[in-house]
Amino acid sequence: MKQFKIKTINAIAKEGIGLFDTRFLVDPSETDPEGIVVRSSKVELTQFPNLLAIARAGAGVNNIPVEEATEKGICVFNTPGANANAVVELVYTSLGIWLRNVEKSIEFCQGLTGMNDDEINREVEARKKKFKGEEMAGKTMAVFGLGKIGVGVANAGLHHGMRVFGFDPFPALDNIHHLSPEVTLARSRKEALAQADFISIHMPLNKNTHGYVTEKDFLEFVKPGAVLINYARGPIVDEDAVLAALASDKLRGHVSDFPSVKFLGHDQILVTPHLGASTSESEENCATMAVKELKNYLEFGNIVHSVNFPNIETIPTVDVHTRLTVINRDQPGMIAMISNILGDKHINIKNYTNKSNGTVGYNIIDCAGPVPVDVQEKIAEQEGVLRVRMIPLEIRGRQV
Ligand SMILES: NC(=O)c1ccc[n+]([C@@H]2O[C@H](COP(=O)([O-])OP(=O)(O)OC[C@H]3O[C@@H](n4cnc5c(N)ncnc54)[C@H](O)[C@@H]3O)[C@@H](O)[C@H]2O)c1
Ligand SMILES: O=C(O)CC[C@@H](O)C(=O)O
Repeated sequence: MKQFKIKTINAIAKEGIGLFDTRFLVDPSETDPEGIVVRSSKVELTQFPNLLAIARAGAGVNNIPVEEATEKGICVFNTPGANANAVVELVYTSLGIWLRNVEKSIEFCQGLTGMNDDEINREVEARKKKFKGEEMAGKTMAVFGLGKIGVGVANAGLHHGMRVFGFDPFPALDNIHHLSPEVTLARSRKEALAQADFISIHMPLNKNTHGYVTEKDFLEFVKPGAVLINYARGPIVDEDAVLAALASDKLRGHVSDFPSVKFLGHDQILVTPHLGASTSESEENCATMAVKELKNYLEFGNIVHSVNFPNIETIPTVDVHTRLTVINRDQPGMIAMISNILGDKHINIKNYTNKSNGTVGYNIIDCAGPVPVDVQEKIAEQEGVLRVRMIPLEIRGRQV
């Protein structure tokens, strides 16, 4: 029976790892894995020649070289929405801490140690005015990126009594269906920023969003005295531009999940240690979703929640002997080429499913009989083919 070698990187919740059965050998020190489950650590592909797939237990995939993975025919998955609620809750927790000076007031209370109760009470009543804060209700929030997290932050803003603007140039319909109609969809950054007291960033880090929050086209439009919140990724924010905006009172504060040399110790900046997804619930959700995606791919070649391959899922019927999957560049003639090679060898195709995402085409070909290795090799050497795989259906006890 074929066993798949799985490498785990970072602590992956046991609820997810427990879903791997005896067909999987799971080992954090595996050196030649076919599958990887990872959280935020950087993944290098050069050391793993037999790698078929990477499941990111989380949303952001900036720690994975996705383009290189595509070229190598490695499928990359993430777990959309699995940690969204954890981030939404922390955004409002941290904003509340910032607005109400909670952090400084806790420090003050700790400093009262050693006094008696009368003294403590006198100090508390005399000094609490130093920590006077302000409320969210009645203010305006602008949310940038209306994905799984941004939609949750926008809706929760309404529940906090705020007026909410949302901005996303490429929103997914499924996410927008969950957005309250009371959230105003802004048509430009300027429109979203003009009235916002609080600005929350929820887009992925990629080459288009690196340094997105900078003076030009962003901070120049901010309402003076706004608070900027970044629970997306550090490099989306240009640190020098934010420090200059704080110094000139354009921004009043910055709340960030990404500590840095420039941000630590700054009186107007509150930082948390990349804590957005760190709840038991979120870690369990992410790990179980990631492991299910990886198993479905390794065992059946099915793709659900890939960030670089088209999503496509079929269950082999009982009369299928061998499942062949072919990953190719999206170019004309690939289906005909594959069918002809199989037809020439008199291999009967029971079911052929193909899908493209505009860059990569993915073919699931269920065959009635065995597919000799030389046929697999012949398809693999055709121009435009990135990878060919024979799925060992026998691991389900259905084949010899
Ligand atoms: N702090 C944490 O621990 C933590 C946890 C989870 C996610 N994240 C980060 O948050 C990001 C968003 O997560 P998600 O689950 O909502 O992802 P998502 O894919 O559901 O949503 C991202 C949204 O950003 C939008 N977007 C892309 N470019 C944009 C731009 N230039 N301007 C405005 N919108 C833009 C996309 O259209 C999409 O709707 C992740 O990529 C990850 O980097 C951080
Ligand atoms: O795994 C984590 O701790 C963080 C994950 C988070 O940044 C994400 O992008 O989902």
